[in-house]
Amino acid sequence: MTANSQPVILLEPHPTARSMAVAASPLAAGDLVHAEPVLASALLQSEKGRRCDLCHRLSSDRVQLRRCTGCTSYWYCGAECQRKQWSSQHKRLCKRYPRYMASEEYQALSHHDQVDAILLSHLIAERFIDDGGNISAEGGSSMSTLMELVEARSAPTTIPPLCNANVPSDVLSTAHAIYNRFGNNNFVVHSHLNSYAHGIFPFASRSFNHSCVPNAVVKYIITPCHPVRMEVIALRDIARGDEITIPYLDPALPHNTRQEALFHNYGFTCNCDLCAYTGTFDSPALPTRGSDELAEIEADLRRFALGSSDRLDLRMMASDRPRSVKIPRRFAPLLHETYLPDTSELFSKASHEGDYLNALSAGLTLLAFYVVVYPTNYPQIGMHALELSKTAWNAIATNAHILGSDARSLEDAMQSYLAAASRILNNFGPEGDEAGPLEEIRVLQELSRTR
Ligand SMILES: C[S@@+](CC[C@H](N)C(=O)[O-])C[C@H]1O[C@@H](n2cnc3c(N)ncnc32)[C@H](O)[C@@H]1O
Repeated sequence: MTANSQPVILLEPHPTARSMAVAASPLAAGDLVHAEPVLASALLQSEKGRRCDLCHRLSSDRVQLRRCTGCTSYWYCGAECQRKQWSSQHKRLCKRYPRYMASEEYQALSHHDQVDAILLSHLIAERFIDDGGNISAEGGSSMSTLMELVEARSAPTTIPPLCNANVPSDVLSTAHAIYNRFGNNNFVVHSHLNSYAHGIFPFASRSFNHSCVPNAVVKYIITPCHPVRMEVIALRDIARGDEITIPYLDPALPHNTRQEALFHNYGFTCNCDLCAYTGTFDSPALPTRGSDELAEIEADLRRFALGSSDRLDLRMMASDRPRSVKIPRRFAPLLHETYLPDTSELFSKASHEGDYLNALSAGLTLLAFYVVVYPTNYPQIGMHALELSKTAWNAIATNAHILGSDARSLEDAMQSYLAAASRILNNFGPEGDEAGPLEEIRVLQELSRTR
């Protein structure tokens, strides 16, 4: 596999996962490990009419989407995308689509399976059916790589109804073989970490195994009039010969939730360093919200992870900081399944209600939690540091008279959150929709300079 024509990864045998991607030469944090255009994609229903069905661009004042007049269900940012999708697949689906959406069989599917049914229909229309409804078996290396992928552990016995109702039987059996690989190979496409589509990227699926302490992450590049592109980015320096792994799920989920989801969806038991370690934790009870006991553990966590209990010591978060997965056992109560969602909710609610000081307290604890459970440079840490800097900015702007002499230290804290967000999200690099977090960081830096 290559990026800039240099081989970046090699496939080598893996003891249990068939093969693994290893670094062909040393990589630095932020390096591009792999790039690949989507083979087929389908927008989530909630995104239909908000984004171009071909290039996924969002509608805006500058980008007016036009609707396909045939099915009235596909939208395009311009004639070029409409033309491209019409000739590649939509002319084979357009007439049938409204009937298909209204069918009982389609309606009976879960939201997730509905998107996969459309994804499969797109792939079959584009790669296997020609204008006369015959097999064209157009393929190339991404199709043969797709067929080589590991099947899901409990492969479905039937495929969902396809939008192409009367596909020839040999195409139907190929469709079935492909569908059996959806569950453990496809990707949820996101912009600024918000999911908006499902997509097939065969080379990435063939290459990257999972770890809950990954050294790489996936992002998506949206370019007008081109299919979305995946990029895999190194989170930290990676030595030649090291395995390159990505997360298949959120590593901040509790140990048992991760293990069950990985086994159920992907058919393996994760033996990464984090799982091996947190698997030995018993599950102590979470102290009651508002108790001194919980407040003490949280203050301890903030000191441990951030170097202080109210701001960040950036050295603690540097990418060259040796990162052990040894979460001290005294923090085990915080790994309880309700702790993270409840603290996130507390932070969001207080921020939205303008209760900025409580929001800052919950938000800082959340940041400390992320720094402890996620690997260095993990984008979620950067996104949250940005949210925290916005909250601090709002607190300064609205409460300066109450805070009095604290305003200065709040401003220092805000700068430290912003610097952390900037470092981590610049490592991740531009992705997704326009005007994302990197632009927000630039605006906040500008605002705080001119204050
Ligand atoms: C997207 S594929 C990854 C590429 C795969 N190694 C191959 O050779 O095609 C996902 C499958 O790889 C295997 N796999 C991925 N990560 C693994 C891990 N950490 N431990 C064991 N098996 C893993 C599982 O069989 C899973 O269903």
